[in-house]
Amino acid sequence: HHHHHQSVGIIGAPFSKGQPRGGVERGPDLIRSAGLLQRLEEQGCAVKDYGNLTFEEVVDDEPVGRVKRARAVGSANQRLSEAVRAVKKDGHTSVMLGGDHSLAIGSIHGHSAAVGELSVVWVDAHADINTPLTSTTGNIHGQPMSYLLHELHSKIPVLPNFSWVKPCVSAKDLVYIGLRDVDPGEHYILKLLGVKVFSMREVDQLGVSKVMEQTCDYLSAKVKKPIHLSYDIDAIDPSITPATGTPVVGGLTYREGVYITEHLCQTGLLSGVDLVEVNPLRGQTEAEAQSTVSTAVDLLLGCFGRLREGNHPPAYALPEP
Ligand SMILES: N[C@H]1CN[C@H](C(=O)O)[C@@H]1CCC[B-](O)(O)O
Ligand SMILES: [Mn+2]
Ligand SMILES: [Mn+2]
Ligand SMILES: [Mn+2]
Repeated sequence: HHHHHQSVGIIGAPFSKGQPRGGVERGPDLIRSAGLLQRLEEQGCAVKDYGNLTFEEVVDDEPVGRVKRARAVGSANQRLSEAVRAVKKDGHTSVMLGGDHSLAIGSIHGHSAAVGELSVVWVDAHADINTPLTSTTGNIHGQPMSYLLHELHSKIPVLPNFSWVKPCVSAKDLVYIGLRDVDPGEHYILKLLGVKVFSMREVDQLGVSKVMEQTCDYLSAKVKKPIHLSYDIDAIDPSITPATGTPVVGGLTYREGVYITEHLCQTGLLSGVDLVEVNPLRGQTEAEAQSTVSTAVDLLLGCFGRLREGNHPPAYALPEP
């Protein structure tokens, strides 16, 4: 029996300008130093590390309307889009380590440039679907999905360094899991577009196993498309992952969070993954930062075949006396 090696391409995106809190740019290296690559290899994955992207310094990035740091965010995501497209062209499942969630713009855009139409599973306390005009904070990490959806294209104003962004996701191909802090404008958009949402209420009502069954049935109802999983660490309850910019009580347990990744892994359709919003400076203690980082690692391992029952390398053989 063969063990189908997952081939994983890792991109570090040490970027924080989609939101105002410093520290989230440390995510990539913290997740690496917690042993992600070694653990992936131990469970039989082929891993290629493409290193960390470097982002050009943008001066005079004055707000455009209410939108903050648009020039830096647009430039960073254009570079990320190219990098993800290249990783996909190399034949890997892409893993983008953030950095804040504005990076989903480049990650999903680049993924779609390589594979065409895709499904998006967005695991998050938040919908991140404010348009530049509905956002009350102006922080772009609360807006990424609005730039990517065909159905919202007419509601997006021209922004500097964003002209490269082409909408590439249809509302029917998007599913949310874990929502519990959604702005009124976002809620209106979700209802208007009929986006499939499993908020924390549905997680409680159905249980995570039914949520995942219904998510996968819904997404593959017509055509099975490659899946892009965009995982915001703040989807998990802050008792487990407190070191993040916008924590919200009443989140996913560690077990529910891992179950989501295990289920998506076994579909065989997982084609791109983001793991974002790990910010060590938002933890009260070193232990809180470590708990957040190690949960991020375990979520990624679940995406690539780790089973809680245990794993063994393909070539394992019992030692002979
Ligand atoms: N309180 C939320 C809801 N809306 C706000 C906003 O639009 O600024 C915050 C965004 C969180 C982004 B995150 O999900 O990437 O962390
Ligand atoms: Mn085979
Ligand atoms: Mn969030
Ligand atoms: Mn988010």
